[in-house]
Amino acid sequence: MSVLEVRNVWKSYGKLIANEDVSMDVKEGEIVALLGPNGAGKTTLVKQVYGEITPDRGEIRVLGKKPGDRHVKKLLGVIPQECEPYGDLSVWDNIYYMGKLKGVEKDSIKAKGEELLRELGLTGKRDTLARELSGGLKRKTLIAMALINDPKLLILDEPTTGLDAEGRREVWKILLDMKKQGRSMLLTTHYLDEAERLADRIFFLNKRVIDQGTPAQMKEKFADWYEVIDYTNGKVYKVKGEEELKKVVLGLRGKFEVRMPSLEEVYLEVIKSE
Ligand SMILES: Nc1ncnc2c1ncn2[C@@H]1O[C@H](COP(=O)(O)OP(=O)(O)OP(=O)(O)O)[C@@H](O)[C@H]1O
Repeated sequence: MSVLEVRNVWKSYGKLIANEDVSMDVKEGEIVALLGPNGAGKTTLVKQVYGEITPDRGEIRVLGKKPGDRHVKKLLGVIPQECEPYGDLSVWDNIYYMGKLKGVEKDSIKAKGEELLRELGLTGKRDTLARELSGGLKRKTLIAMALINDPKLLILDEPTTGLDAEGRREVWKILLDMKKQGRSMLLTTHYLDEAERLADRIFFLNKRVIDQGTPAQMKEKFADWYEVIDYTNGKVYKVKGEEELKKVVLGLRGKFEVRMPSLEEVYLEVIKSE
């Protein structure tokens, strides 16, 4: 079952077309990543999904309803781009008031809020003002705020931008744990390793959908070569096709490594072919 369906969506700002006939979907329990260069229309698309702006043409259904629907808003968790928790409120108050805004019962906010503090390692920061938090802890607070209503679909616009390597890994772990609990997610990212690590499916977007599939399918489709590294002499061979690969490998005498192209290399191929 799809929790999100985007059908033939067009969105322009004046004469500038940001989304051109975009169709995509997110299935239950799936993480879908939108990948594309700057200005590709990723944020424009997710804003339409959470109802901040409306499509010029086409249709979006979130959990079977229109994005602006009050019922739907209660079932969504959103972390917009460049968003921060409210600096003059404590971590707990940020979470609490977001729960109130989403119409969650007081007792549920307390129970769920405590659970999220524990899960996200924020218990010790409960009463700290958000403006005093590090970037990573601010992001975790936003995640807790987005999860306070136990959303069916979580929308994350560049969830780890600005975080250090450790912070990114912490956020990845949280998102993968949430996936294990059956949550669906739509995320945008510029980090190809992030998409590869998290996403079940990827949509390459550049105003329109260029292609879509699992990271493995995308690699197979756009990168039909292997890299063989011969550790005995440090040489690197770029080999096309399995038959050729077998020949090269059989000819090697010492330690070697066979590497598939990374998603980054695939991405560059896709963008180049545009
Ligand atoms: N409110 C707006 N008014 C006018 N143009 C806009 C507005 N918002 C976005 N745009 C333009 O629409 C295009 C798509 O922008 P959008 O932010 O959706 O892309 P993006 O893929 O999210 O980019 P980035 O990766 O840089 O965040 C860009 O050319 C941008 O300048």
